[in-house]
Amino acid sequence: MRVVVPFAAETPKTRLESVLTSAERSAVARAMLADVLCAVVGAGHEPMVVSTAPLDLETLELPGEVLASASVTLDERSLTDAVNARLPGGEGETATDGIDPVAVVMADLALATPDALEALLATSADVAIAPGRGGGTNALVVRHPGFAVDYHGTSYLDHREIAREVGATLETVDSFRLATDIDEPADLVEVLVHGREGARAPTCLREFGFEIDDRDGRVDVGRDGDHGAE
Ligand SMILES: Nc1nc2c(ncn2[C@@H]2O[C@H](COP(=O)(O)OP(=O)(O)OP(=O)(O)O)[C@@H](O)[C@H]2O)c(=O)[nH]1
Ligand SMILES: C[C@H](OP(=O)(O)O)C(=O)O
Repeated sequence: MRVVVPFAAETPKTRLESVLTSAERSAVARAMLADVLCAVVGAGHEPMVVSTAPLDLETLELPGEVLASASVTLDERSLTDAVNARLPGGEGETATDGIDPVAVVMADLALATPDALEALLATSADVAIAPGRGGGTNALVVRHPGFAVDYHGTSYLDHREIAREVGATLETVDSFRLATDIDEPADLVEVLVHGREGARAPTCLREFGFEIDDRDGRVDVGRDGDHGAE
């Protein structure tokens, strides 16, 4: 299945600016992208990164089989427009020979695993969505030419409504790993607690001095020294 991975390459993860410098946010975003690409390839698919700026995958230091399977295409349009262009009903796509499903997996799903992705990709509904906590759309599969995305805000609810309007069947995939996108400082706890052994994002955060802090009985992340805020 074609798996599109949108990536905001220029100034990623601005909502983490209170705890990470610009260069660090970039490094964490690239580490999460690497983890997502490994999970997609581990699930048996070839990811296509749709990046807002040129991106050399060689610099991500991916395992050989991941580097060999992944590709990058540059698209400076908005997230919604760049994704819609690649869905079954998008520009240049024809439905005459049947529909090739397209999956869209966000690059900030640091906990994604091959198993979690396979559960999404193995669905058969016209549209299958793995919502994010808070109402976003972290990953989806589209098998209907009439369906188009409209990201931001409570896009999960918007996408349910769009599916209904175009007569597409819809399945919601209940997945902790796919529901956890890393947007805000509190989300970093999830990376440190649930990140896979050897994954890049938890390693990157630990290198930046982040660690789990449960001293007062509540779990948070703390950072050694006084880094981060710009
Ligand atoms: N191709 C493309 N990808 C985007 C764009 N905006 C966001 N993304 C990607 O879409 C996914 C979800 O976006 P966000 O959670 O808003 O990520 P972000 O823009 O890096 O983070 P914030 O600056 O905090 O909003 C991530 O994989 C981003 O890299 C865009 O305009 N074009
Ligand atoms: C792109 C957006 O992501 P969020 O801002 O919710 O992380 C969405 O899922 O609609």
